[in-house]
Amino acid sequence: MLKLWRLLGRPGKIRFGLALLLSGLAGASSIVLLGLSGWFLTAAAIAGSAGAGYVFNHLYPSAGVRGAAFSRVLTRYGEQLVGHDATLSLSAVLRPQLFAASASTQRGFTSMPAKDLSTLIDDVDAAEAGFLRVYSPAAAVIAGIAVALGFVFASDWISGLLALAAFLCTGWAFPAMAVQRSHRAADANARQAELAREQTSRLVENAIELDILGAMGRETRVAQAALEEQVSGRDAIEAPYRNLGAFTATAGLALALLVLWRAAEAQSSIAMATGAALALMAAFESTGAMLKVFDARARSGVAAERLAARLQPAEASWDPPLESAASLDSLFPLSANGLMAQAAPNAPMIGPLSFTVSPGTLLQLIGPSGSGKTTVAEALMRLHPVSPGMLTYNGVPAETTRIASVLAHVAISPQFPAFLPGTLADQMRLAAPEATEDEIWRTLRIACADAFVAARPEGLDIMFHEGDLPFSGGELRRIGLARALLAKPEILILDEPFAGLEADLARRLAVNLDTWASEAPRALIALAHKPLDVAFEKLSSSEVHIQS
Ligand SMILES: Nc1ncnc2c1ncn2[C@@H]1O[C@H](COP(=O)(O)OP(=O)(O)OP(=O)(O)O)[C@@H](O)[C@H]1O
Repeated sequence: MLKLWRLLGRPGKIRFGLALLLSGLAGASSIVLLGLSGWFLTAAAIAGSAGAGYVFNHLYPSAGVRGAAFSRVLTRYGEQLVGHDATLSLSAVLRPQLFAASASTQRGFTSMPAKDLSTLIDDVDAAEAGFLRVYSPAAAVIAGIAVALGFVFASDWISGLLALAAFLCTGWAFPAMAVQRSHRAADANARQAELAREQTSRLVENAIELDILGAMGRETRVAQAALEEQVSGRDAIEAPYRNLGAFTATAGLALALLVLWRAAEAQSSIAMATGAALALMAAFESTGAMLKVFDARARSGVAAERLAARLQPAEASWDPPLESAASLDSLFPLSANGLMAQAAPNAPMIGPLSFTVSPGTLLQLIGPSGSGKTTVAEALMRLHPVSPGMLTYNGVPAETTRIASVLAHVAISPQFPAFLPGTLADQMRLAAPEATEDEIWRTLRIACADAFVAARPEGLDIMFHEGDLPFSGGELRRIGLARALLAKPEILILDEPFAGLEADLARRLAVNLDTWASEAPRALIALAHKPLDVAFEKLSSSEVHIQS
């Protein structure tokens, strides 16, 4: 957790420190309030029954009780405010950094597997809640125990030593042991939870196809069984904790009675003993929270470690340091000299390929499915490591340039573009945040996407919701193309640009792209399984065939 808190810098760490202090004060104030009230009421009653009530000074103790009550309320609210604020600051810093680290270390366009993504989401939740579930309650319990011990030692030191030993057992050793005992069950449960989550999310993602295949009922039962197994597994994790609560309450009561009995035996201050007894019972009750603390600590600790590891290489291993990276004004001419690349360490090596991409050209990367077209395109964008000398941009070796500086000059129109929740204008402005509506309509026209967008009454304000996209697959591809054009790249990569389009539409799109690419220093790279059968008259076209 501390590694993550470091991300916040000094002001954030101070806020967490203040929240911890306030938590401790809130815990201490609760116990002071009970102990002092117990002492005050008993002392006042004794003084009254002895006929000395009029000489008993009520002022200071009653002010102390009121002060403790105020302090308890104020520190509790203060801790909530400061603690939640610090936790939110951690979220605000952690999430973009994790996003950036994942994005920059990912090879190619592969998205994170659903399993990894849900583990990441759970880790973020567990680590962010670490303060509120672990450190804050632990500080309150420890401060409360310290105050209760103060009362008991003030009454009787033997009871104090016994109470200290009992606190060590009920507040630390027993909960820690119980959590450790359930560790194996928790590990097994985490694996079951992962499996159940993966099965459920795949079920939801593929619900329609599974329904059509008639497999929905069967797969739902499998997912349900996995979820039920996981829930019953949680019972096994919690079993070692169950009797601890009763044991802790009994220990608190027994020690409170011991303190009172010893005070009566020794004929010492019964008022102080009453205060100590009340403080003890309250502090023992509060140690019940330590089970949750140890449990959450184990989970948020592991989650924080995993997140810290994810943040470690914030950059792809093949990205040179910012200070020594070569600057890149233009990608032209892009030269592949025996270029070889692979989609993943265990993927087949593609290449060697040699070609040049200059302004005013169309390069067709042609090959059957799985031959490596996407891998080569990704390598040209620096999304895969390539050996020195295999790729240069304007004479600058690729390995000396930053990935981001290459991506600033290139865009891709993928087969399945990604959309975030928001309007169509929002989707388009992902590529160019400052784009005006006129500019957006212009690129929609080039991509032959203007007519079907204009046919909708909402126009550019039409909403894209997750899992509920308002256009057909082919229309969404052309929106993706329009968005790529809006980025005004030097090189536009088109993944199977004319697949599934009727001949007339394909011809119009080709004319538009031909014009767009030739009106500035631009080039197109098309990935296709066979040579394009539409004409590009202004661009000079070449083909590179990739063997499978
Ligand atoms: N993440 C991965 N792990 C292992 N192998 C991979 C991975 N991604 C791709 N491959 C393999 O790398 C090779 C090239 O894949 P690539 O996606 O570049 O082919 P492609 O020509 O673009 O295919 P398609 O036309 O079907 O999209 C294939 O053999 C593929 O199975």
